[in-house]
Amino acid sequence: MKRTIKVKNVTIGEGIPKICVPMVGETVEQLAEEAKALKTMDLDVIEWRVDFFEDVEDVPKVIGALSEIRSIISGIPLVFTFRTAKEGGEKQLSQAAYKTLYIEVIETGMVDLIDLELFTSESDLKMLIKEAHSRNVFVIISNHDFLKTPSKEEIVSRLRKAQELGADIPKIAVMPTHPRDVLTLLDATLEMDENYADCPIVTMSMGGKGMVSRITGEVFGSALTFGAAKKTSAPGQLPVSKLREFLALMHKSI
Ligand SMILES: O=C1C[C@@](O)(C(=O)O)C[C@@H](O)[C@@H]1O
Repeated sequence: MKRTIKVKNVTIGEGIPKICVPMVGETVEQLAEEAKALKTMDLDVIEWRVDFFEDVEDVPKVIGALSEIRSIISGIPLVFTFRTAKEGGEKQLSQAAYKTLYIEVIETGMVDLIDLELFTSESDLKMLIKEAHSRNVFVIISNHDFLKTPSKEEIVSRLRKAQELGADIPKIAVMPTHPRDVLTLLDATLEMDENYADCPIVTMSMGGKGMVSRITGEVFGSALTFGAAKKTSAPGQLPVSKLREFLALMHKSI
């Protein structure tokens, strides 16, 4: 029996895949505006992509912005993500700063999930997972390839590695260069979901060719999908309302 992840009143890993929308504001003002807009949308989870924030290197300012966001979105589950430049994010932090940022944010109790990258120092990853779990914060362990799609075996192996390390949700996003790459990602998703996963997993093939993978999670086993409000945080994301329609259609048809 696979675990589901219950975050506030959202259960990830059962039924229709949940919709997560990233916030990509650069200033507190922009973030507050975004948060207000997101609050009116039909979404399940919000992700703060803090690497877009201009003061990300100033932890007290990050925490100030976080309180502002939290006060606006109130009970909506929030994922905190610093996406490094090497995995398609906006900025790079030193390993020490990355670690401090996450520790301080976990301690605020204002985030429900954190996203950590699989390819960071394994000892830091283990320490941060422990820290998060001790504060009842769920952990997504993710990996991104913005250039290509690795083999099915490699995708499954990265998802399994994330699970072994203690992820509550292993996640991978890859870029197709050929339509067959989208099939590879979907095949790897099904293989992981059927044979290895003991928790929800999240996968996506990015860009236009990969868009189909963002709406077929219920068929192949991906529990969460990223949609866009105004600005996308990765190529291929659909507007939230369209995503909701596609997911509902898919649910009805299976
Ligand atoms: O990891 C992911 C998935 C994503 O890259 C996507 O392709 O939708 C979008 C990111 O904001 C998020 O952190």
